[in-house]
Amino acid sequence: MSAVEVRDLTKEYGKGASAQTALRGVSFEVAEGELLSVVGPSGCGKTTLLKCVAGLMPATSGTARVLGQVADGVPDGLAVVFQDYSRSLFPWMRVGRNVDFPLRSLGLRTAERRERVARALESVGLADKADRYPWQLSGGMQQRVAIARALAYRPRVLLMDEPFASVDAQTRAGLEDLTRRVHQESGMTILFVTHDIDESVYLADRVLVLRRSPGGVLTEMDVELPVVRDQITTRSLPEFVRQRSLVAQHIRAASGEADGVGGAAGPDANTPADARPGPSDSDAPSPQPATANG
Ligand SMILES: Nc1ncnc2c1ncn2[C@@H]1O[C@H](COP(=O)(O)OP(=O)(O)OP(=O)(O)O)[C@@H](O)[C@H]1O
Repeated sequence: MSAVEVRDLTKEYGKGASAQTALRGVSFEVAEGELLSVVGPSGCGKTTLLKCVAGLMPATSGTARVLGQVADGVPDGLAVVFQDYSRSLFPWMRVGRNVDFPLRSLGLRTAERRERVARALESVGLADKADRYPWQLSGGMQQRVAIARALAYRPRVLLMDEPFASVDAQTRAGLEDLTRRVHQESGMTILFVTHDIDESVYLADRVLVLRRSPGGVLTEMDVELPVVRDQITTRSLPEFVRQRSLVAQHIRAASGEADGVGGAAGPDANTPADARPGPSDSDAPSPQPATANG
């Protein structure tokens, strides 16, 4: 059984003449224990997809299943980390109580809850911050608290929606490595949404590339990188450069088609590091020609 199974999912916002199709006919699976990143340009429906999988919003047609359950409410065994940590943490609760909060619904004994909170905070390097309030911590630390809260819950499936988009580059690199470490240690399934192409490749076992207008699956590719990754050496591997260039080219070509200008990317095109269509900022050497499936 796949941990996540999305079948022919369509999501429309609004009705009648004002209806807008955010996603059309999206199908994919995430295997148990896999880390799948979903990348695509702004407005391609990444957040919409994640909300449908999380059961926070109904699909217009098609299904999303998590651990075999149709996601028509937040499924058991699932946790979500959002981009906006400042809104997901309770400012009036100390860090330890924030992490403990979702555990109350699990019917655990107090000692077990305490142990889970302590271990989760330790695994994100915040063991000494349990008595602080979230607003006394930096943005990166607050996002680590949000991750600790998800970890303490011990979900089988973790959904992450652009969780590092609001932190500085160095903090982001640390949080990416934390995510990979947690994934390896826990064996949980992670669905990670990002608009950052480099991040999508660096983090994942497999990348699902979305297109816009309407949102749909453009292609997917396995990431052929070592399991143990390092921000400097991994990102300079020829295979990393090749795969991120390939993702960028797919997105660029699809954006050109969506904008009615034909396939904008050729084999010699420079490739943006970010999935938002715009001027190229990459120095990636000779990307490979786009192919249908990596
Ligand atoms: N509540 C809503 N009502 C109407 N349209 C919406 C709503 N939420 C999203 N949309 C539209 O659906 C499309 C997909 O939006 P969504 O936020 O899922 O994209 P995204 O890929 O996550 O974008 P970004 O990367 O900018 O966060 C967009 O065209 C957006 O305007």
